[in-house]
This record gives sequence, C-alpha cells and structure tokens, in this order.
Amino acid sequence: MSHRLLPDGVSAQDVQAECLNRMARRESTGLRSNVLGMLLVVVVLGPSLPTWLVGGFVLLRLAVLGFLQGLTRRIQRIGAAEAMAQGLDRKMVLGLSASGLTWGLLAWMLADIPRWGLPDQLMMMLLTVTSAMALIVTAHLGRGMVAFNGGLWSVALTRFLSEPLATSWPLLVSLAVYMVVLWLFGRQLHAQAREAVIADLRNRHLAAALEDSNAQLQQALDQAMALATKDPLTQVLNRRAFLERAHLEAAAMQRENTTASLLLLDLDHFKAVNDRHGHATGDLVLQQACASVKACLREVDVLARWGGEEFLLLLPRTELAGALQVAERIRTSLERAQHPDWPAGLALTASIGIAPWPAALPVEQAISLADKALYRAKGMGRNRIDIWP
Ligand SMILES: Nc1nc2c(ncn2[C@@H]2O[C@H](COP(=O)(O)OP(=O)(O)OP(=O)(O)O)[C@@H](O)[C@H]2O)c(=O)[nH]1
Repeated sequence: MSHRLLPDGVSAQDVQAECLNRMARRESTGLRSNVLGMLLVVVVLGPSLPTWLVGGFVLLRLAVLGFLQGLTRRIQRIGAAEAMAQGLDRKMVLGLSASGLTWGLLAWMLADIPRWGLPDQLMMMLLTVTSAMALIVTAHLGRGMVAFNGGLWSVALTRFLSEPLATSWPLLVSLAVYMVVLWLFGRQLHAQAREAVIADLRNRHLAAALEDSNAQLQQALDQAMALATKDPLTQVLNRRAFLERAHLEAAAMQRENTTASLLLLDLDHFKAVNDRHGHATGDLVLQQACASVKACLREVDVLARWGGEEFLLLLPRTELAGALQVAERIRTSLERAQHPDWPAGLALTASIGIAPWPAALPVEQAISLADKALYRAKGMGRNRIDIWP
C-alpha cells in the first residue's frame, strides 16, 4: 500500500501524520468506555478472584490507559507531524501492545474462575471480540494493530502452549486460522482508512490551491479594473470611467431634479515645467497637483484626468455659486502649493473653466462649454477662473 503513487501535493509523511492524528483522536475518545469496562471487571471478578489479583489488574490497566491518554493529548497538542519527529508514534505502538497484553491477562483471569466452567472457550470468546474491536480502533496505525494483537494473543498462546499438545491442538489450529482471517481483515481496514486519509488530504490540498488561484484571479481582476478605470500616473479616473460615472450621475440628477457643475482645469505653462526640470519632475508635479485638487473636493465630487495636464471635475448638486467657491479654493491651493521635493523656483498655477450641467444637457455638451470657459480664462492671462456663459 505504502508504495502506491500518492496524488499531487500529498506526501507520505503527511499521510502518516494524519493517520497518527486520527488514531490519537479515536484513542482519546475511548477513555469513558475503558473506565466503565474496568468497573465491570471489578464487579464481576471481585467476588470470584483474590483482591490482590483484581486490584493488580486494575492498577496495571490504569497505568496503560494513563500512558495512552497522556500520549494522545500530547500528540494533539503538538500536532501529529511534530509528534512523529519526536517518535511518539513508536510510543503509541508500545502503549497499544501493553494494552493488548492487559486484555489478554483479563481473558486468562476470566478463564480461571472455576465455577464458570468452559475456561478456554470463554477466553477465546473474549479474545476474538477484543481483537476484532481493536482492529477497528487502530485501523489507521498498521503497526499499532499488530502490536495490540501481538500483546493480546501472546497471553493465549502462552496458555495453550503450556497445555499438552494432545488436548490443545484444536484450539491452536483454530487460533492459527483466526490469525489469518484477522490479518486479512486488518490489512483491508488499514488500506481503507489510509485511502480515506489520502482522499481528505488531496481535497484539502485542492481546496487550498483553489483558494490560492481565486485570490490571484481576484488580484488580476482588481488590477485590470484599475487599469481600465484609472489613470496610471495620478490614480484618478480616466476619461472613459468619468463618462460612465457622469451618465450614472445624470440619471440621479433627473430623479432628484438637481443641477451639477463641471470644472475643466488646465495647469498653466506646463510645457515649461517639463522643459526646465525634466519629464520626471513634470510627472511628480502632476501627481502632487492632482492630490492638491482632490484635497479641495467632497467625497461625492468626481475627479478625472481628461488629458495631459488637464483635469475634469464633476460637482453633483452644486450650483454655479458653489462651483465658483470650489474653483477658487483649488486655484489658490495650487498657486500656494510648495512641495519639499520640487525644484527651487517652480511655480504652479492653473486656469479653470466652469459650466453648469443641468440634467437635460448631454454631458459631452456641458464639457465643451466648460472648455470654452477655460479657453477664455487662458486668453485672459491664465491663473484665473471663467464661467460659461
Ligand atoms: N511630465 C508630463 N508631462 C505631460 C504629461 N502629459 C502632458 N504633458 C506635457 O504637458 C505639456 C502641455 O503643454 P501645452 O499643451 O503646450 O500647454 P502648457 O505648456 O501647459 O501651456 P498652457 O496650457 O497654454 O498654459 C506638454 O509639454 C506635455 O508634454 C505627463 O503625463 N507627464
């Protein structure tokens, strides 16, 4: 089984660790039934066997149980992979073999109660039931299965071999046959348990890979969306996104029966900035000028880069008087703008054209009116505001 090819993303160590993990989980849930079983032993065997024998057995069983419980808690606390690295799986096998041995001893004690008769048959019955149940509990740990059954049946073997062969041979033969059946059944159970673990690990791996590729896809989608809607230099909306937004705004304006204003802003003599200080500085100035403009706006206002050094602003629910105030705020803020990383002597001003935008007017026409106002502002000497008409 262990030589079978494992699916992608699942290593043999992962499988072993998960098997140990499940074995530990199963073992830890058996505590209550084990304690109940011991109580039963005390009640049933107490009156028939010497107290020291019953007491000794209970102590022995408690010691084995304590060992196994401590071990499973530790495995669950530090994780199965670390537990394997610390060799706790070998200790688990050891504990299981001790546990099998105690069950074997119990069977021997039961068989020796004189008034119950049928000594060996009773013993065999208890052993077969115990070993079959143990296979189910230890199905994930192949060596654990062998260890438990080894401990369990070694007691029976010792007993039968100590009797004359002439009387014990039928039991020895049936024991040998049962061992073979047990072996085959155990192998099958172990293979099934391991298959289930591999399938779970593969699913876990696939789910993680899927989550990963989903995250990558989402990231690519976000990037594509940003590329499609934002100007890469200033990170404000591009032309296309502005027009889309303006059409949405027009619908809202119609519903609410309000008017907006459009501002077209153009930095003055920007060519000179590039020529004097270089294109890289020009880019930096553009970014910072854009940030200064943005700082003068409300959340609901829309800012877009309309061309090289030209920006378009949409102020929803704003009449011309309000638009003029905003434009003046922007103009003075740019005029006063000084950034530590700008070269000395760099002065920045902007001209702004304003046009009213009633809902009934197509946005393209309102933009062209703002453009006309801007043209007039430029013509009148720049660093000023003009309102259309
Ligand atoms: N650094 C940089 N410069 C840009 C960018 N886009 C446009 N420009 C420059 O902006 C300048 C615009 O120059 P013009 O259209 O002549 O206008 P201007 O010099 O600003 O003069 P007026 O608008 O008439 O005041 C050109 O030199 C463009 O190269 C950009 O993304 N980065």
